[in-house]
Amino acid sequence: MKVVVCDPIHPAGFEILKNAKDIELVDASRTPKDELLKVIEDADGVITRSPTPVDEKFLSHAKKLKAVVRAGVGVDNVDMEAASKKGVIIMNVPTANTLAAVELTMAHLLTAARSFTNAVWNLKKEHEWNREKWLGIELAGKKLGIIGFGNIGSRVGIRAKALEMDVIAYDPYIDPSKATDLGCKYTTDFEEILKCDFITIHTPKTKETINMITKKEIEKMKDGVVLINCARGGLYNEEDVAEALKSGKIAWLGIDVFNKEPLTEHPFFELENTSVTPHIGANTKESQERIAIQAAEGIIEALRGSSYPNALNLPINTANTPEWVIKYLELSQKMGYILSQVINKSIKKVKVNLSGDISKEDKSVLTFTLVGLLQNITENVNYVNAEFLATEKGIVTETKEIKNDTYKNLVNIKVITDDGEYSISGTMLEEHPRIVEFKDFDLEFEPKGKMIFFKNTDVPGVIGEVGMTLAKNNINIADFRLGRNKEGQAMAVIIVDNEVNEDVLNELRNLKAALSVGYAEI
Ligand SMILES: NC(=O)c1ccc[n+]([C@@H]2O[C@H](COP(=O)([O-])OP(=O)(O)OC[C@H]3O[C@@H](n4cnc5c(N)ncnc54)[C@H](O)[C@@H]3O)[C@@H](O)[C@H]2O)c1
Ligand SMILES: O=C(O)[C@H](O)COP(=O)(O)O
Repeated sequence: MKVVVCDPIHPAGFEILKNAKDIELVDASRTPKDELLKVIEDADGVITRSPTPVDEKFLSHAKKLKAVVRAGVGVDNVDMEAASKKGVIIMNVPTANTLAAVELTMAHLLTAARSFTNAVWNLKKEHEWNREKWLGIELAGKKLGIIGFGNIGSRVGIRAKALEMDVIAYDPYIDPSKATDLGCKYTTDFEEILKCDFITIHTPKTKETINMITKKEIEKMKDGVVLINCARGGLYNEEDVAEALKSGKIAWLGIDVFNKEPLTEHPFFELENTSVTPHIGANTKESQERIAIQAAEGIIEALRGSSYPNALNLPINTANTPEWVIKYLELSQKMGYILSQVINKSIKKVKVNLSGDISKEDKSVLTFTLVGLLQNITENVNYVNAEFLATEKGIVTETKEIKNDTYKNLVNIKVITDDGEYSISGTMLEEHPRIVEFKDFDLEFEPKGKMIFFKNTDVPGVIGEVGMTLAKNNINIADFRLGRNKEGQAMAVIIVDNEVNEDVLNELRNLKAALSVGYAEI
């Protein structure tokens, strides 16, 4: 399996990849990006950092690609939807560079308070002894507003508390105790953040967070506010911030990340009241070594199919999913697969009805059902792209919670085609998967082996005729399950030991009482 390393990573990562016997390593970390597209054409896996966009163009060139490890946190340069459509698994390395980014943020905060970079420059390069000019402010006692209180934001909070700052956390997606347990204030009122002396942002770059600070927000801030951004370019509107830096409304900006990178010219670089660094938040020896090791191990595991650490576009994280849920997911896939073989018209709609605790896993059940249903129809369907492929085929999907008094958990799948509706229900009985309903007939069988579904008018002698037909064709019956309905019809599920070809099925279809005959194999 070929792994292309698209950006520089620590040698420890290369070492792991070199030592993996089943991996062919290609070091394209210094290859120009337009040439990289050729190199990745037959890559099974790639390791990337922020300079390599994993976009439509990248994905369309990488025809064999199965997995991407983004050696860092931010995946704003990864087209997640396009990757999922192609069935490419995207993983990141989320916490290995947290401390590095936290410490760079603290460096920008302290720099802002003491105009540190300017004082150093003034003495070393301009040879001026300016003690009065470099009059700073203390962090102690000042309010620090932290937008985004995740791995990095919360650790910035801990360090700012140690510097005796008053910390206010704004993050609508966390439990407030995450902040209050650390002695920080938690707020859902963004205006409170705007009133702080110092503001730092640690959110991902999303539709919601782009331009979170613009002219409008800056106007509400204190005169002489300090802004820090070591997260992503564009979270603060660059033009509006530059204007406010010029007017002095913003006293200082400490920034590591920019709208367009790399860059060597920018209005922020012309201003005295900024500290600017070239996206070095993750750049410590310790962090880069950790990231490279985890990225290398992650891509190897993914390509071997053993696990997908920190996968971002898988519907379930199997490592954290309880065993009983996994069994239901596998059962759902089998039920989908059975239906796909019985149905021979195009599918219009898939309804997944769930009852019991399994209804909390509706999204995963739907995904596994679709994988089963589409396996026969589409090549390369997997858990990542199943929903996209279904949508592409115009299949409408729906999940619903239903009541049932018989089973603790029940999965019912209804598939609507031009031909009508096909229904199948399953449950786990004493930890064994069982189909308990098929095409509205109550019956019970294990979804396994070669299965003939024989629907007939419920008249005497049919079982005998079916048995004779199979015997004549040297087909041995291993199990026979029967269900009947109130309309005078019966459904037999006949599990057989031998191959069943289309001629045998046609013979069964020609029996007088036969209404329909289907066949599935698992
Ligand atoms: N400068 C660098 O080199 C560098 C290094 C590492 C990480 N980063 C960036 O730092 C950022 C944070 O990384 P992290 O590891 O702490 O991620 P994280 O996922 O642990 O934390 C992000 C937090 O932001 C919160 N959030 C999301 N949307 C929000 C919104 N609209 N308002 C407020 N909060 C919101 C989330 O709830 C989460 O708690 C990311 O953008 C990452 O790419 C930059
Ligand atoms: O999101 C991240 O992890 C940081 O921005 C670092 O990214 P990089 O290592 O790709 O520069």
